[in-house]
This record gives sequence, structure tokens and C-alpha cells, in this order.
Amino acid sequence: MPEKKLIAGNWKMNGSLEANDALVRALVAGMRDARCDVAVCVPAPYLAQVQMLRHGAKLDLGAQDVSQHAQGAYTGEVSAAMLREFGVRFCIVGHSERRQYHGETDGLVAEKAKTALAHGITPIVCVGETLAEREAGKTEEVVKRQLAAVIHVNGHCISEIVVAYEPVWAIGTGKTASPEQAQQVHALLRKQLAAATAQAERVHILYGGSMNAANAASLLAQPDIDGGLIGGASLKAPDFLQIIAAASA
Ligand SMILES: O=C(CO)COP(=O)(O)O
Repeated sequence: MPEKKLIAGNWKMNGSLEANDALVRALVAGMRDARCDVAVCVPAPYLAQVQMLRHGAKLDLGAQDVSQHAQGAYTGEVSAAMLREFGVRFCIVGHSERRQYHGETDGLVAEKAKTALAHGITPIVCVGETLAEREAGKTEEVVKRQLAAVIHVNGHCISEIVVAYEPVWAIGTGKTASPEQAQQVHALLRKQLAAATAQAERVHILYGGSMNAANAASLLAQPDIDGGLIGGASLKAPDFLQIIAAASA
């Protein structure tokens, strides 16, 4: 497993100048002793604000999506080069909300991951099954297919990605995968990475889906859970700081 765990907040479409200011100041003040890596993935209009607020702190900046195109006539899109100008280190790609509401396919997600890597941004590649897929016994098939698309496109630099296992049925529902359920899938993903790179042990595989202050420690204790991608609980500084503390233990 990687040397340090990674705790990444996904703010989704939440925040305001005022709320972000209070949240980031509280995080920066509260995470001085963190022994894990910490990032917040913020809505694009707030990148400049958070870049300024985090100045000098160990808090890394992330985005929630990136265009697969370099530049040009793509109204509404944000390029990887633009993200780099704001000091973005991570970018979520293929979140289930983008797959579900914006029709993102495995192929598109792989293109986005490739574009991010080409610009020195670490893609946080999200995979995960829906409830119907889990109940049909298709969890393994689905996550393998989603990860395979990214491995296939990225080839040799696959060890530079972060993978996030986010079972769709656990996102924003308060239903967390049990540590054993999550570990089972994480171990499968690790094995799949190991078939593609000798560096699979270095790759962070994060768990996401109703991770919170109460359940973080037991999830993070699993051998193949190298951190978390946290939605709701990343919007409350005390909760997010408790998760950071659990990952620092
Ligand atoms: O989708 C998620 C992170 O990307 C998880 O969201 P919640 O933590 O709100 O369930």
C-alpha cells in the first residue's frame, strides 16, 4: 500500500465564497498534524479562491472534471491546462454522477484521465456498481470494465492514477459498504492494476460512498483501502478533520 493515505473531499456543486472561506481556513488550521495527504476538489469557479486560501498549507487542490480536449470551440468546458494554471494537482474523472447525468462513457473517462496525466494532473478515476448491478452479481464485471478502459488507454503511466471505488448505492444515501465489502472490491482492483504495472502497490485506491467521521477508521483499516473520496462529510470541517485524523493514525 502507498506510504501515506489520501483523503480527498469532493464538494460537488456546493459552496459559496463565504462558506468556502470558513471551511478552508478551518481545515488549514486543523490539519497541521495530518500524516496523510489531503485534497479538496472544488467547483471550477472557486479554484482561484481556494488556491489563495490554501497558500503554504499541505492542502492540495483538485477539480471535479476536465475536458478531454486541449482547447477550442467546446462551450462550457474547462481544459487541463487551465486547471494547471490554478495549481490543481488532482482531478476527479468519471464520477458516477457524470456517468449518470452527463452520459459519460468508459471511453470518454479514459480520454479524460489521459488528458489529465499529460498535463501533470493526477486523475482520480471513479468506478462503482449500481444497486441493480450489485444485486445481479455484476459488481466485479462492472468495476473491472470501468478500470480496464483507463488502463488500456493510459498504458505505461497507469501507476500515476488514483482509483476511487464508489458503489453508486452508497453515495449520498447514508448506506456505506461494509469494510469487508469494500476491501473485497479494492483487492480485485489492486489485482487488475498489478497485471498492468509493477507499481500497483503504490497506487492509491480510495473508498467513497457515505464515508464519515464514525465509519472512516474501520474502512481505512482494510489493507487495500488507501484513503477516501468524501462528499457530504467534506463540507463540514469538524467531520472532515476527524476523517483526516483517522487516516493519520
Ligand atoms: O460521491 C462521493 C464522493 O465523490 C461520495 O459522496 P457522499 O460522501 O456524500 O456519499
